[in-house]
Amino acid sequence: MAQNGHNNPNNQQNKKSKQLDQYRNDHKNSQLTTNQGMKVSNTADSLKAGERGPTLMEDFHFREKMMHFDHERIPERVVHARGFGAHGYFQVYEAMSELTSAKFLQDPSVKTPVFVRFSTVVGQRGSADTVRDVRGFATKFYTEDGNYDLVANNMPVFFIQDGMKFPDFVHSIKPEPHNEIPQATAAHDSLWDFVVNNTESAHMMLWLLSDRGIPRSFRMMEGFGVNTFRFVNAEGKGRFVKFHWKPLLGTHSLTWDEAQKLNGADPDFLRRDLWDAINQGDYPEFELGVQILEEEDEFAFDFDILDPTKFWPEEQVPVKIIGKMTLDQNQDNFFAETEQVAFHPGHVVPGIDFSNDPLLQGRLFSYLDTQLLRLGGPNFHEIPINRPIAPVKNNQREGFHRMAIDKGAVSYSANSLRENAPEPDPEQGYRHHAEKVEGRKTRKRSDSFNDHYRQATLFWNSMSLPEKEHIIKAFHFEVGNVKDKTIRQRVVDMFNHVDGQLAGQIATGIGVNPPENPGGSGETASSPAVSQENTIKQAATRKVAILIENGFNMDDVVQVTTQLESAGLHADIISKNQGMITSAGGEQIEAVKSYATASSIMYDALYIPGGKQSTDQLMTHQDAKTFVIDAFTHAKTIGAANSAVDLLMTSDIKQITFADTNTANKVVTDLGIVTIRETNDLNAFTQELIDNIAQHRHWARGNIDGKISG
Ligand code: HEM
Repeated sequence: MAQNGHNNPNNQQNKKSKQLDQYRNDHKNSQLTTNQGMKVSNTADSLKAGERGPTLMEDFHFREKMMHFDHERIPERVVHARGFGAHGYFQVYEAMSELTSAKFLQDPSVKTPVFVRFSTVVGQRGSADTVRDVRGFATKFYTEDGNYDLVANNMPVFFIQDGMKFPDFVHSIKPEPHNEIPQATAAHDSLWDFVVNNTESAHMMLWLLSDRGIPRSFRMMEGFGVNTFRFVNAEGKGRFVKFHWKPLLGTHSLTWDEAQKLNGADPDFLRRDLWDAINQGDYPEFELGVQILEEEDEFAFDFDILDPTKFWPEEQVPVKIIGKMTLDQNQDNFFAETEQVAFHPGHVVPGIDFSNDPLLQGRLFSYLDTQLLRLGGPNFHEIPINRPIAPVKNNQREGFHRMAIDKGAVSYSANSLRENAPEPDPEQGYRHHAEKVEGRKTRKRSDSFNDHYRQATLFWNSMSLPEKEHIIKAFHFEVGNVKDKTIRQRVVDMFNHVDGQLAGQIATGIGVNPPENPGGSGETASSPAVSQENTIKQAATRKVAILIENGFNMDDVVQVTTQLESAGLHADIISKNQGMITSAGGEQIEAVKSYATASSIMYDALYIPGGKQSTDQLMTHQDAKTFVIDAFTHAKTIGAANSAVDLLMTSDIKQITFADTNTANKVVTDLGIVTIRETNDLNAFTQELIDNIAQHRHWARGNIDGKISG
């Protein structure tokens, strides 16, 4: 196992990794010192006047140690406080010179180092990973031309149209200030009060309440730059651009029930998943895509391309895939890297510029401003994780915690004492796109931003039936938690402008009236690309739980695990008790988890090998039965071989066709339940299992009443 990915050959070439090496310290074979480098003789007892006497003021070691501890915390981010980072690299597929002069997008042989931080938005730093929320997906590219930050989210639109409203929106969704309740959720009065009074949020609320709000893994999320940016080529020609990250594992989600249970069982579920994947060599990969719009097509759509509550449907503006990012190295220190990294949409490089999107314009002020407070002054660009690999040369000086030792008398320009160095470079230096701007000062929003509903309807139209059901259930939870009935009614009335049926179904679950006149926005189009049903389906890196007890059939375990592992999946043996379990043939295998430490919600699929004695025992364990039923209700793939099929047949799973004596040696699959009997050859069975796991879920199960008794 490549611990933290440090040993992989790529990282030995990675310029950012090499730069960080000078700060890395494993403290191996070292002696304890004070911060002044003086060796310490005892760090367990304070200096006292007599063994039972008071601690002395002169105990500098005690005071230094305690002082440092007392000052360990810094403010958490005002939004996106909980996050997790990883290192990697990005490679462009072909030169992009026609579209942009950005140097890191020209040479396919160049590996540009990156650091990515995934995050939730609302919860505090210690909140749970699997809450319903937008996920941040921020990438710092350490390019030869300086740092470029693509500060993205996992949803392509935003709640508001103008940066001016950001403090209002965030105040409404954060815990309510009088009692700091509730944590990390939109399910409360103040957020929905904001929504009904700011109807531009309709579209984003649907994304938030969709499966996108509860991703299965950071490795299985799309990323979107949201705001419209600009590519500019060497000739100065500008084009509008939207940025996309596409995960090679596809875009997949948890179920709401899993997410809720994981909040308690493993609040670190998503960060653990990323950390483990990188340590196991399952390096997450994301392709970078761009949607390009010629400047002359700025007004070609029935929405304003500067409006961040709108996306550009891929069916209208295709996504061109231009490169790939691979995350292959875990951080060494959470605080030094994930906590101190400072992203900013204003960190651009020549060839990438802004648009007049009023949300983006607001962001351009906010990030630097907040980081001055969060990271203690103007020198946080010198913190190792934030340092560019390009040289930094300017006349900025001093401030708290200045690291650079800038020599000489000159700290100004223009100067003659140092021949005007460091000197601006009119050719290579950043040049803002010479967009013609004209207008009267006004606080008015453009009328072209007035439509708040059509794209919300487009999104709703694009959802599959199960996705629609999940959204309605999410409304029932989120709005059902709103105490003020007037607000609940207004939510229904507001979403009646999106879709009358949707509004009616929301009303049914939250104790208010359905709309008198079911409405809608009149939008009939859909965008299949936004439905997760149409994403990449891939089994590699998925986790399979294997349930056994003493007397299991070793061959059923070995054949399947070997084949799963060679297809890139991972399997954990789970039993009533952790430790060695003995097979029918007397061989032993280790159960790495027990029902106390593992449950179905932590796995993508379940497999139960045969062995009569094992099956008989599993049938008597309530925990084993719960494992099976949870996997079934969460629409996961379940496999059973030989006698283990009896376990499924006697469980509460109904109306599924299982392998029986008439189908000896044949694989039988019904709605993701894969079974086989009376066989020693599990090759075809395992392949079928893998193909079913790749489907991620088997929703059709849920649509058939009576599949689960009770
Ligand atoms: C006017 C609108 C917005 C404002 C004022 C704003 C402001 C902020 C602030 C103050 C932070 C904390 C930064 C820090 O402490 O380092 C932050 C973090 C973040 N924002 Fe925004 N934001 C806005 C909209 C957006 C949008 C549209 C996106 C997605 C495209 C986004 C993505 C992120 C991400 C990913 C982070 C976390 C960065 C990290 O991991 O450190 N924000 N935002």
